[in-house]
Amino acid sequence: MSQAIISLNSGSSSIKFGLFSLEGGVPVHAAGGKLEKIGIAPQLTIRDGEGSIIAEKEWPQGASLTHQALLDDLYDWAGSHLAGHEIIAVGHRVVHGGADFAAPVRVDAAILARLEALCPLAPLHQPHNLAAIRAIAALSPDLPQIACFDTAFHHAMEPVATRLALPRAMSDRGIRRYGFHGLSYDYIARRLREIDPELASGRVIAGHLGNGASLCAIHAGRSVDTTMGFTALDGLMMGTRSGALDPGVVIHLMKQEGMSADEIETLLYRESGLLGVSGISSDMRTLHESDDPRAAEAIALFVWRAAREAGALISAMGGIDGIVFTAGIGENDPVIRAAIAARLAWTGLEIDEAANRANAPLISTPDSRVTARVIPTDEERMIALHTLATLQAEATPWA
Ligand SMILES: Nc1ncnc2c1ncn2[C@@H]1O[C@H](COP(=O)(O)OP(=O)(O)O)[C@@H](O)[C@H]1O
Ligand SMILES: CC(=O)OP(=O)(O)O
Ligand SMILES: [Mg+2]
Repeated sequence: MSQAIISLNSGSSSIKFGLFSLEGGVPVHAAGGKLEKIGIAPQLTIRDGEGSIIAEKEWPQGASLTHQALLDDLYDWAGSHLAGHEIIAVGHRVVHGGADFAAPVRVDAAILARLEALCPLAPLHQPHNLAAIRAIAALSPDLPQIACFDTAFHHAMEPVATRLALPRAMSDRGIRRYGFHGLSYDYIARRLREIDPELASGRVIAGHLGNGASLCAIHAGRSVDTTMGFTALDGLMMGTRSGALDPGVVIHLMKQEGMSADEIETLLYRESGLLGVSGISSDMRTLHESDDPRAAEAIALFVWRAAREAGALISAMGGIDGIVFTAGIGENDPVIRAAIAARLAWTGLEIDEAANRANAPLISTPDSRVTARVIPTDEERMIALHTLATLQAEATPWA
């Protein structure tokens, strides 16, 4: 019987999970999988530690499955596959940690209530994150559950990057910029130290381009600035989210078009972005396959916005040494990477077309002034590492 940790990562369009067995105190990936395309045509794939598929399931297009119904399926699978592992903790990605949580924390009823209060700031994520914690607590009340925050990595940002130009009293109430995708950026920064230490100590634009999308300026492993802010609605255009928007639009919709706060929330979080502009799909793969000009327009806007925001972040860091692409689009889409890179050619970035087409780890040419890499993110591993460290710190509080 080996000890193991489970990581759960509920994203906006996916639930990813990992089973990590502890070997010599190190989490080793033993199995994992993902439920993806939630809200479109859900697909479940589970792989063993070697990457071979051990379970698959598909739901029909338009199946109105919720994160919860899909979690139930996951529990069924887990119940029959976890024999041989003693689960010592479950680690969760919790998207919003607000001003208070700058590090992972073991969840109890009081902490759960504080995290609950942040649900309105991450409506596509936080309720799912906390529902999973509650469901597991009901099944195994004594099993430690550790919340790992997407916001924590960005607590390194200087105060100037966290401020909104609103009256002071508002920032005292927590209305400020936080930043998200921090588990992913933390992983990228660590992985970069292993594969390219020189670049890791330099100025890097990391692009987490998935259904949720953001960029982060990382200098010597620390977050300098990032495109998401108070909520995961800010910054880039996303699958269904608008990204940054003139706040005057919101006032107009309320006053001139009589929209309610709930209607505006639905519009900006669920009906905008690639889906809204194309009128076809939130999924980049579907847009590439379409010959409808609206699909091309949505893709062009996605690229335009990403390159423009990258320019702002390069300025925040005073230059750029490298760019790293990650997440669903960043890892798998050569067309989008090439288009963004072409708009950043002024930095001296030059893409190797063949390497890019092959989703190779290094996609810049040898002469490129800026190094470009593709690094598959691993939020589940990051969650396992944080979970283990939190358990160990609890066991030796004087350390
Ligand atoms: N081969 C691919 N080519 C282009 N886009 C892809 C590809 N695979 C996945 N994607 C995009 O990645 C998105 C999912 O990204 P992911 O990071 O898994 O999502 P989440 O934000 O839910 O964690 C999909 O919506 C799709 O647009
Ligand atoms: C914060 C966020 O947008 O996450 P995801 O990419 O999982 O939607
Ligand atoms: Mg994501």
